[in-house]
Amino acid sequence: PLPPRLGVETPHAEQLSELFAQSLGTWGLDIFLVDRLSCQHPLVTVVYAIAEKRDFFNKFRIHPSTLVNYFLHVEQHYKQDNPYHNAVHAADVTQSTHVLLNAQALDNVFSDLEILASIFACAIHDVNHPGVTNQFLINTENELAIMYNDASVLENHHCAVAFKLLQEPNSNILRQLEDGQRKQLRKMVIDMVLATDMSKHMSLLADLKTMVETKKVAGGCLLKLDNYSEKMQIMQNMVHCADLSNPAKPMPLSSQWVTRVMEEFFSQGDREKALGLPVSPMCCRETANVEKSQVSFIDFIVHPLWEAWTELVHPDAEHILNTLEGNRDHYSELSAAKEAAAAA
Ligand SMILES: COc1ccc(-c2ccn(C[C@@H](O)CN3CCOCC3)n2)cc1OC1CCCC1
Ligand SMILES: [Zn+2]
Repeated sequence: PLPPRLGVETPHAEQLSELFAQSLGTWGLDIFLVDRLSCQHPLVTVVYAIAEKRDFFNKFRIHPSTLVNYFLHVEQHYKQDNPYHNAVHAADVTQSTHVLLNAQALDNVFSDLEILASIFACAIHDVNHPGVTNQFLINTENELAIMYNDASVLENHHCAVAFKLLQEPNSNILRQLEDGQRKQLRKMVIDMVLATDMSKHMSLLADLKTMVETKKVAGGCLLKLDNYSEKMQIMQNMVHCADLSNPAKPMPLSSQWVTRVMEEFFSQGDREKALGLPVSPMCCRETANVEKSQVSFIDFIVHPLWEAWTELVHPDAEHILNTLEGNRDHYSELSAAKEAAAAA
């Protein structure tokens, strides 16, 4: 039997279908509205809609009920009481990547399997996130840090949980793939999720910049991507961009993400204080300067990354970079106004 047309039953099915028809492929889809209309199934409904749009069911002979069953499990393994690292964030990163994949500059660059791997990687990239950073897990000698020897602890955990859930009954969406395809997809997903570790950011960005330079020299086309490592570099940066896309979204969305991430950072700071540990940067609710931190985050991390991505897929991401620059100025003005008020 087929599942409901959105993957899950909801009293707002009509409205949610309409929203997806209008905006599933749009930068700035209100993922918080999707969360409400789907009755807190943002990940299942977004993945299901993308799977339909990209014809995954036929291309990979996935039964719709198997896809729903698996991603319901994945969604349930995102901690709902995390203010930030929850299923809404996973749905947001997945839908953002769906949009980035539609860039004209990326036409005919990725195979169907690479596209499935990218969407899958986004959907699972933070599954079972505990709401604290790698450093916190390492500092508290958490069992996850012991398990993964302090190396990309969270990222390894997300991958392991996602692939373990695939083995549950009626959940193996990769069952009908040829063995070689399944092995290839598993490798690609692991490579992408491990690349979302912020400790890899600088090297990932350096490689992207090099690729953009050589692409410029080679007359501006991406089609000469023949080897796995260049393809994977683009896919890793694409997912990393989507993971760091909050400041590049329309302000009504961006500001909600700021509130959520600060809430998660502050509760980590509370726990560090209670444990007598040094409070991590930006995690002290008494002293953090939220707007200033966003300006620094954008200037040192997010803008350099999106500037490189925008060059790579020129001119398809110009509007995203413009939104990011507008938001940066907004936070900078807020920060200056706050300082002026404090000085008065
Ligand atoms: C809306 O604001 C933010 C939005 C996102 C982030 C942010 C930081 C790291 N990441 C990415 C990780 O979550 C990578 N994860 C880890 C766990 O494993 C998977 C991959 N994201 C930080 C944000 O603001 C911070 C607070 C003030 C300035 C900085
Ligand atoms: Zn994330």
